[in-house]
Amino acid sequence: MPKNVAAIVCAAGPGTRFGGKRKKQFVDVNGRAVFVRSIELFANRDDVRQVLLGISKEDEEIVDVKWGANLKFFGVKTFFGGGERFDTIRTALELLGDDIDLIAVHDACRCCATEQLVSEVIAAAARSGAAIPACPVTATLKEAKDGVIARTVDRANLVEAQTPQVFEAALLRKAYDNLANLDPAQVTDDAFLVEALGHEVSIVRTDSSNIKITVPSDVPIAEAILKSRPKPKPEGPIGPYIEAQW
Ligand SMILES: Nc1ccn([C@@H]2O[C@H](COP(=O)(O)OP(=O)(O)OP(=O)(O)O)[C@@H](O)[C@H]2O)c(=O)n1
Ligand SMILES: C[C@](O)(CO)[C@H](O)COP(=O)(O)O
Repeated sequence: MPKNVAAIVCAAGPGTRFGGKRKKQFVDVNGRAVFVRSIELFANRDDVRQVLLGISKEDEEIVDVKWGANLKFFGVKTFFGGGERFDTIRTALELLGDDIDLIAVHDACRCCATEQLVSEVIAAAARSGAAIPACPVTATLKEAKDGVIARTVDRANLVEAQTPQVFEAALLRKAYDNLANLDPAQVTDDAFLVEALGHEVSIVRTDSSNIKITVPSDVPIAEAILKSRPKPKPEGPIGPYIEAQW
């Protein structure tokens, strides 16, 4: 039986590493804002019942003025995130309906994720309760100490965690209930909280094209990735409308 999915799109971060006048989630990438591209991954899906967009209070006006009408049209509910990414998600959990089976947490700044990847992670989480996309590490990794190489790390089993990360709703809630018992510095993704419960997290193997825009030089890379993909053919009135109106 198909599951009811909710998506939490996290766009409340300060973007410190990106810097600049406009926060990275609101920057234009090939004609549409980064966070808009992330929302579209979920707002058009039949299995997604709720889309929540976490923003910072200081961005309320820009979001409302530039995108408010379309967010309303697509039924996206905005809320104010917190100081840390996990605070944003914890707040979102309070806003989800009781009919939600699976929760997909996505970085607004991973605007190159594909619909296929979203489907695969949802399907994996429906089977195992918890699934994330991850790509094998390709770099040679060194551990540094006092300015010199301490050792070369064996990368054979290392993967880079990405989003969307999808979890059974009850499991993610339980994982967040345990947050106070963990070192906040270690909580850089939601899978970590689920791992801390001892629950297995499935991996959907992907590649590095699901880039997280973190620094300014990531923008042209994201643009090139998006340009390299075949443009989807509009299947109905909703397709061209989204392209034209956002
Ligand atoms: N309190 C926070 C922190 C982060 N995020 C979101 O989580 C995603 C991944 O976080 P990251 O890339 O680390 O974004 P920032 O925290 O904004 O970046 P930085 O660490 O450079 O300040 C981003 O889409 C960001 O907006 C969020 O919703 N709430
Ligand atoms: C979940 C995540 O995308 C893992 O790659 C996370 O948002 C990473 O954030 P970071 O602050 O850049 O580690």
